[in-house]
Amino acid sequence: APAEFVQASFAMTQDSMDLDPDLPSNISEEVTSSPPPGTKKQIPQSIIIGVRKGGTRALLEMLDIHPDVAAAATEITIEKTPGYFTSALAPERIRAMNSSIKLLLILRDPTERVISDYTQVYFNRLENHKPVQAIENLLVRNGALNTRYKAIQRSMYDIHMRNWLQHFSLEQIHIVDGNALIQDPLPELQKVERFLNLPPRIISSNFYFNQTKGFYCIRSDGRERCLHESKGRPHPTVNSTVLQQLRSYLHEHNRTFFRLVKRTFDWQ
Ligand SMILES: Nc1ncnc2c1ncn2[C@@H]1O[C@H](COP(=O)(O)OS(=O)(=O)O)[C@@H](OP(=O)(O)O)[C@H]1O
Repeated sequence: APAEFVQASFAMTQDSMDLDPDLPSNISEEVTSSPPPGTKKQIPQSIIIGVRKGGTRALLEMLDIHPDVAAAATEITIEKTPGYFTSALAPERIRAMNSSIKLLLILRDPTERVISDYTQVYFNRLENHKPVQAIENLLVRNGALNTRYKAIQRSMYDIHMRNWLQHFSLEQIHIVDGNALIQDPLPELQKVERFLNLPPRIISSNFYFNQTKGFYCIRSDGRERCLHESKGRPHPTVNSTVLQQLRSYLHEHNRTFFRLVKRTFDWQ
C-alpha cells in the first residue's frame, strides 16, 4: 500500500466542521511511492484541488491503481486537498511551488454537491454532539435562498474557476466529471491517464459494482476494496420548492462556468 498521509505543502485555513472526516485540517493526502529513509518528499507533479464532496477520494484511490502512480521509485506523485479549489490563496501558492504542475479538478452537479456538503457537516456535528438543523433552515433565510451559506458558495464553480484561471492556463487544469466517475469510472480515468501522460494501465476489471454500497469499488493487486462508509451516504430529501430555488440559482453560475472552461456538463 502506498504511503498515504504526508504533511501538506502548506496549511490552508478551513472551517472546523468542514473537514474530510478522516483528516485533520492541515494534513493532505498523497498517493506516492514510499521514499527511501532519509530522502525528501517530492513536490507533487499533480494535485487534486477539489472540489470538496466532488469525489476527490474516489479519484485518488482509483488513480492509485496505476503502477506509475503507486509503485516504488516510479513516476507520479499526486496529492489531494479538496479545499484548494474554493480557496482564494491556493492558486497563487501552488503556482509559486510548481508552475508546471498538472491540476486535477473533480466536479459534480453543484446542487447535489451542496446536499452532500450539508450531509457531511450534519454527520460531523452528530458525532461531536452538536445541534443539527434541517437543510432547508440553512438554505433559506428570510424567505429567500441564503447565498451566504458556505455550501452554496462552494458550488459557485465559476467564481472559483476565475481565480484559478488568473494563475493557470485552462490546459493545465483537467476537469473530471464526478457524476460520470460514479456511473462508469474507467472512461474518466483514461482521460486522466492521457492528461498526465501516463501509459494506459487502468482497465475495466479494476472495477466492480458493489450492490450493497451502490457504488463501484476497486480491484487491484489481488485485493477488493470499497471507499469508506462516509463516502456515498444517503442524502436527505429536500423540500421541492427550496430545491428548485437552489437549482435555478446555480444554473446561472453553471452557464458562466461552462463558458469559462469551454465545455458543458450534464448538470440538471
Ligand atoms: N466509487 C465511489 N464510492 C463512494 N463514493 C464515491 C465513489 N465515486 C464517487 N463518490 C462520491 O464521492 C463523494 C465524496 O467526495 P470527496 O471524497 O471529494 O469528499 S471530501 O470532500 O474529501 O470529504 C461521495 O459523496 P456522497 O454521495 O455525498 O457521500 C460520493 O458520491
